[in-house]
Amino acid sequence: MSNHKTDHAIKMTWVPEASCGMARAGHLHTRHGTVPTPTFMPVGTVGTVKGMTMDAVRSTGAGIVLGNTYHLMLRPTADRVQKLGGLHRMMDWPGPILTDSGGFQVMSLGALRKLDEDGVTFRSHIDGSKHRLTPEISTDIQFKLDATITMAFDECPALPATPEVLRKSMEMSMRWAARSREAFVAREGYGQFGIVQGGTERDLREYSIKALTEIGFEGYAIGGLAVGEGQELMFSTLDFTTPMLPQDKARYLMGVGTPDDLLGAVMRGVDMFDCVMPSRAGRTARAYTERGPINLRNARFAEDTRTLTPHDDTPVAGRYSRAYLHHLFRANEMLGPMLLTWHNLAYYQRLMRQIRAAIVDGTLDVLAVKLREDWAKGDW
Ligand SMILES: Cc1cccc2c(=O)nc(N)[nH]c12
Repeated sequence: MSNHKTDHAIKMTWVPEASCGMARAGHLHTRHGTVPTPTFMPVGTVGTVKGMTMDAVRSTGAGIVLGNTYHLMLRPTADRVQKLGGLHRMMDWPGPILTDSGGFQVMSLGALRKLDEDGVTFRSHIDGSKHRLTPEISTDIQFKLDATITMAFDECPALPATPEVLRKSMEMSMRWAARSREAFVAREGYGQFGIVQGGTERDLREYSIKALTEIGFEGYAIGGLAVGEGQELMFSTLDFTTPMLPQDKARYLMGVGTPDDLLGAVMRGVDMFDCVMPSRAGRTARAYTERGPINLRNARFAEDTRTLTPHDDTPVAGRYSRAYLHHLFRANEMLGPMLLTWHNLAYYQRLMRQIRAAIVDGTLDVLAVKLREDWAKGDW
């Protein structure tokens, strides 16, 4: 069932370029620019990638950034963002922005909430004020934010959950997906993604994909994972889920993940990722390196003059010694989290470029072995 509102607009498209096994390389064409996939999307929850100017984010090679309905509706509110010209102008980011739809954050923030068939009522974690989110309200908020990619309003059940709980939750999310699509205002180069639910159950994931593809979206997210199921169960769920998704649309695995998660998920057919890990790690002295993560607060770095990476593809890459970063974190200087967030996001973007290049020249399996070997070496 496609509805009249979306037929006439030239929709956002994902165009394949190459594949290697289940992995795909392509381009996502949007109103705010074209992004090579696979792509990692830095999280800019309240209109900022914490500790980074958008020039710094751009310097890492990031193409799309994330915003968040839940946080932005509370502060500064969607109406104010709209008055300020939308997220692109407010945060000086002309590139594509994807906004999550808010239901997940209401659940994960554990805010006092009441869930019903129509939507969710909750209290703000900021000031306790009462708010409501429904598929219509969420979709309208994302319109006011001027999101390039709008996410359907869904419920993400906590795992572990019984198949019966997963089925009821998924079926409600599919009804909400239809309402989200009905409320979506199609504009040239903008798009809306449906979110596949169903936990780790093959039959529920199949039902969910059938429901979403009958509604018709510009892309499909895989939700309901990265919620504590562990990498093995996440990968085994992807093994049967991505092959059931449309080949000609982008696939977005929400909330994932570590470098090893990204590699494994790309090899299972995922194109887009978002995760707070690299930026949150940057604020907690955890550095991602070619040889796995390290904690820069550790005394062993106090006089270590080596840099974190041999690359020099951003204004900070390969510039600062571990000893200096160790000092900054020990001194609680704000430059510490800033530099390390910049480093970690650059590491993630470099990794995605490496993976993409290997898909294009058909050597992803070779790269995967090399990456895993190096990550296992631990810090040199
Ligand atoms: C951000 C995120 C992570 C993980 C899972 C989900 C999900 O299922 N649904 C939404 N809307 N967002 C998610």
